[in-house]
Amino acid sequence: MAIVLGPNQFGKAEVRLVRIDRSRTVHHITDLNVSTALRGDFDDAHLLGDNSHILTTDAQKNTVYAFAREYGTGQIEDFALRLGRHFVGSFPWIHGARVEIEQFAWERIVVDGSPHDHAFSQPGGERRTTVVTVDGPSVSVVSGLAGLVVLKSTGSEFHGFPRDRYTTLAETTDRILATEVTAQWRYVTTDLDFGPLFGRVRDALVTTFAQVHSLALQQTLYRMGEAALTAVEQVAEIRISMPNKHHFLVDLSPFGLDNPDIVYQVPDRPYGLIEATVLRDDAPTASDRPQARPDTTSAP
Ligand SMILES: O=c1[nH]c(=O)c2[nH]c(=O)[nH]c2[nH]1
Repeated sequence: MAIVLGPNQFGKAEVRLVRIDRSRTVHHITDLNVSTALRGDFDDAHLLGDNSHILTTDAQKNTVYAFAREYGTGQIEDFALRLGRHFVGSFPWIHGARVEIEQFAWERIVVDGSPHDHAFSQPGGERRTTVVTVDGPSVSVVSGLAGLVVLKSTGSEFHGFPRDRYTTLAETTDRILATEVTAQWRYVTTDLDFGPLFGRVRDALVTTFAQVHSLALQQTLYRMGEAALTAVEQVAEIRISMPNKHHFLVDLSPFGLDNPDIVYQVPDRPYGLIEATVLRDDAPTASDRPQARPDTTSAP
């Protein structure tokens, strides 16, 4: 009996790519997850550690980003065909390519009845939540939402931060701002028509995200909370958690391509996590307030 190498393939899985078409005031977003895999004569890499036939997975990833800049993405089928044919034509020992693409849907945020030029939300995934606590005579209703993914393709700056030895982040006056909103708000009473109130808070959060020219996610968060409290007087406080879903401009200069804010790499981690409570300064601090987590570090 001999041990032999069976079918094999290799590629880059889940290349997260966002392409923004800024050629008009109304921006268009394409959000893709691209996976490539090559088949061919790679026996020596597996059997001998000879990499002379390996088109690196890193190069495959770079090709995805470069093609998105050079040719656009268009329909995902066309983008996949272009990539697949390119890989198979690149070296004689590469015989096959499998290109898998998932496209994430985005909808325009509607502000005052009109679709916004550059603010989007992602359908699906969003949940409406509530936590009701009955503690003897005291009852509290904390309502909220989770999984509300929103993105602005412009109208966001971030600069003016101090620089220490470890600060490398470049200042920017135009960046993509994207987050997944989790919000929980506490009502002052229980005798309410919760459906319409939920709609008003949600609308305040989403339209404020779209409309505020952001100087930091912290500022956007505060303005969203402020808008929610302004929209619904029965809300005493709102706690908001917003991960900063970073979009990094891909450096395409090694391939002789510029990238004027078009093609972005979207790593899903790590992410900044911005959290704050926004409240009325006269909000009751009664026992029906959401309980803080017990501090396990302090002595009993
Ligand atoms: O809006 C932001 N707030 C931060 O605190 C921060 N930190 C960072 O690296 N980028 C950003 N963006």
